[in-house]
Amino acid sequence: MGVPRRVLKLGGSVLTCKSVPYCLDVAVTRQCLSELRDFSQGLVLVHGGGSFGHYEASKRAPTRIQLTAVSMQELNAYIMREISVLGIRAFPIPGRYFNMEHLERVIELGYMPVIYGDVRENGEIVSGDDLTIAIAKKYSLTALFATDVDGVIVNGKVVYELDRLEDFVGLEHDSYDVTGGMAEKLRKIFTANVNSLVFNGKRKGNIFNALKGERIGTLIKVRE
Ligand SMILES: Nc1ncnc2c1ncn2[C@@H]1O[C@H](COP(=O)(O)OP(=O)(O)OP(=O)(O)O)[C@@H](O)[C@H]1O
Ligand SMILES: C=C(C)CCOP(=O)(O)O
Repeated sequence: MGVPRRVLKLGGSVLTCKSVPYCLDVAVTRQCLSELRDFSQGLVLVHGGGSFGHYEASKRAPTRIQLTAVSMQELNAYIMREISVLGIRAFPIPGRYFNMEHLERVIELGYMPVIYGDVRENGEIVSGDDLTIAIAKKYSLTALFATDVDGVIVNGKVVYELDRLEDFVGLEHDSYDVTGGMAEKLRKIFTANVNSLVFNGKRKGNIFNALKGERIGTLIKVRE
């Protein structure tokens, strides 16, 4: 069975304009995907919901669950098409169907798995953050989180390293978010005890450098 060598979550804050419903940033998405091309073997790509899934999930409509699922399929379809244009062999895995055995089988067959945040039929949201952290934990990897900020900001500055959740203070934001944004991401990272890197995926070269192993943004250091 195939074993993941890297796991990267492309956040919805990178791929979409998070405060505008169904707004994909096509140029940034292409740039990000082109930077991961050289690493696609053994890479597990996860993407978040941004103004697709989070927008639908935050509404009170009776059709909320189905539209949340479909909005994520739509975002994933854009991403899969762009990946295909780059000639990368990849296969989509909706978050609600994710399991480690399937992941390994997809890698074994020579594909880059593209997993995405999702919703179950009972309305439970499946966060891409949880999946990323679970994969990093199982395969002892550093979880790479590409977001729209240069790292974790404490007292107005991006910190080089964060080793205590207590140092984090959430900033105000006006985007749709049903999975708790940065605060929840960090809480989950510390709970799972998984070293993680939070960096700006919108800056050219950052995804390439993070995948190469360079230390950029903020390292969430939970263990040696
Ligand atoms: N102290 C902080 N430091 C850095 N970012 C913060 C802080 N507090 C809040 N944030 C917010 O966290 C956001 C990034 O986290 P978020 O989880 O929303 O991103 P994402 O993973 O890209 O989103 P998605 O869930 O759509 O995939 C930033 O846009 C920023 O506004
Ligand atoms: C909102 C939905 C459906 C997906 C949430 O995934 P995330 O953006 O990774 O937290």
